[in-house]
Amino acid sequence: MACENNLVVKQIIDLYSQISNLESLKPSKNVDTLFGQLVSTCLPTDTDIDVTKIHDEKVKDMRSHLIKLCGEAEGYLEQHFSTIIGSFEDNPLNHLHIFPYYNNYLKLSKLEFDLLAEHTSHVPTKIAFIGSGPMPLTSIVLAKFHLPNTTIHNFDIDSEANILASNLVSRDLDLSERMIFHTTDVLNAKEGLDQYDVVFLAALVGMDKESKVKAIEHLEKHMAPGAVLMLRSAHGLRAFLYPIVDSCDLKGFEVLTIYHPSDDVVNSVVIARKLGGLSEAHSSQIERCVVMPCNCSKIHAIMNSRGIKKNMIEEFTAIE
Ligand SMILES: C[S@@+](CC[C@H](N)C(=O)[O-])C[C@H]1O[C@@H](n2cnc3c(N)ncnc32)[C@H](O)[C@@H]1O
Repeated sequence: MACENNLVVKQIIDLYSQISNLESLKPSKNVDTLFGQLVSTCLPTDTDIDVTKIHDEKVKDMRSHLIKLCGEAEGYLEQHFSTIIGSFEDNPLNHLHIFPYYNNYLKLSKLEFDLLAEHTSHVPTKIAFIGSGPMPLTSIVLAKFHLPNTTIHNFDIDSEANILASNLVSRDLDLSERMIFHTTDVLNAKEGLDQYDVVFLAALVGMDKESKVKAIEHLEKHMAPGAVLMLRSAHGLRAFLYPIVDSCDLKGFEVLTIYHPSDDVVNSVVIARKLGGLSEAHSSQIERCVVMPCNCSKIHAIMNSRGIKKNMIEEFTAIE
């Protein structure tokens, strides 16, 4: 059955028409309810929906506009809660649980940390997070719970976001030292990108394929050989909420793993390593094939046997 006739897709289209007619995307009972319904409609992973196979132009246009609306609403939501949490007299980091998606970030950051640990042999000393936002929860959770000695440089195009974000960590003795903020478009961040062991690219940086690939190409140009790039993608119905990052978009990188969660962690995680590094990339090439251009690489999905049922993990091997 064509994807556009799918009942769930019809529900998404209906939610889209309500959301796109909203006066404002700022948090309110109505906005929260609609986006809550949208997320829960897109969460199921037991569907064979592949948005890349949708031919109906109207549905394709709807999807790209919906991704932008979701990104705008996410920005307002972060701004709203960062202002509230940042207003506490004591350490705002004691109140992060007030943010409605805090638990999702705890899980997503743990997943990203585990994948990072699987593919690197040393603890990163410096990480860049591109698109950190007013609520830089990924950086905060990684710094607080997983990487106690790592400095995290947060880049955001929006100075307001950085003002709110730095206020959140300002009263924390530890993170006020280890969280640095830079206001810039990722495409203007040039010098210094080669000093990071790991670079994260937020899902909302590059909301369509063209701008996502542009950001990746820029990072490939300026990152150190052998450095790791962590990206967020989407799979199945969740690709109505966020852009997809394909292995083909990562020229100049060795794609190590693409991980599709099946719980309420919405984003898929893509981990790749910039080619040319001498140490790890070399050893990793011994263990695994370097991804050839995607029309030559055979992607096989294997059920993740690490006790987490149904998650999908894609390993990459070139066709022998
Ligand atoms: C809302 S945050 C989401 C990240 C989330 N806070 C986290 O911790 O994972 C995404 C941010 O990306 C920023 N952004 C979008 N495009 C960008 C670009 N080209 N360069 C730098 N930042 C960008 C937006 O200003 C926004 O604040």
